Amino acid sequence: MRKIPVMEIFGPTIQGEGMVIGKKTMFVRTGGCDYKCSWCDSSFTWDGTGKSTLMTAEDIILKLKEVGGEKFSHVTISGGNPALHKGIGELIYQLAELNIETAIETQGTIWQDWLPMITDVTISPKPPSSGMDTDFEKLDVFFEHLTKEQASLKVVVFDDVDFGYAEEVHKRYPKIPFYLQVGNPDALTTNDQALLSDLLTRYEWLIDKAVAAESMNNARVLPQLHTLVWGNKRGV
Ligand SMILES: C[S@@+](CC[C@H](N)C(=O)[O-])C[C@H]1O[C@@H](n2cnc3c(N)ncnc32)[C@H](O)[C@@H]1O
Ligand SMILES: Nc1nc2[nH]cc(C(=O)O)c2c(=O)[nH]1
Ligand code: SF4
Ligand SMILES: [Mg+2]
Repeated sequence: MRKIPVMEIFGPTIQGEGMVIGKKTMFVRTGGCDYKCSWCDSSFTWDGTGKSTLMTAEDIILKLKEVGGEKFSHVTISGGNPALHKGIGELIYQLAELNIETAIETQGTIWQDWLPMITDVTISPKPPSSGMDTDFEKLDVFFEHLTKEQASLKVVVFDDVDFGYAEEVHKRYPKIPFYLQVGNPDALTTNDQALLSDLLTRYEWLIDKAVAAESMNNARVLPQLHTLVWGNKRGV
């Protein structure tokens, strides 16, 4: 049985982002990432400041039940990049056997053959402000194998250059549901009021940009709901 490095298991809470925003879900956060985005709000998963535990699919399901009791029927796997870990296929399979739906958050750099088994697949290629480069040929593979019902694209936007990148991504995959997400410029601050006010200003800016752009006629514009409610608190 392949083990998965797990940083945290929490919930139930609500999905704060993207295609199933507001949905009640548990989270499993894996360790390790093949990217290092400048503004990553989960950098403890890859920068050495966090500690992971190696767990089997069975261990993870036991822990989910210990933490969430009977109060969930949906599990979101995030990271880091969960697609680094082959063992997640077994976890998805066992959750499906229990009638528990699954979702995943990944940046679209590593394909795994278990991804089509997941109900909600959020692919979040990174804009220039992250400091990362997109390999579009690798990203194409995701949309060759996933249906437009199960997949979505979510691009974080901090500035005009990021917005231009988001337009490019949306144009390349016009049939895939497309989400613009407000960037959080300070994932460490504990000043919730100042953060909230800044995020709402950024949300209004992003709405204005999308509303003014013909290229975004079919896009959805969202904040990170959990950040508006809880700031940078971990485990929510
Ligand atoms: C922490 S990542 C983990 C999953 C995967 N590595 C990815 O980036 O898609 C989860 C989501 O949070 C977003 N995210 C990370 N840091 C952010 C920030 N500072 N502001 C807004 N969204 C952020 C990512 O773009 C991604 O959509
Ligand atoms: N509530 C909540 N929603 C989220 N959506 C994506 C998250 C993530 O860190 O991947 C996240 C998270 O950490 N918490
Ligand atoms: S790809 Fe995701 S987890 Fe990895 S550094 Fe970027 S935002 Fe963080
Ligand atoms: Mg997060």
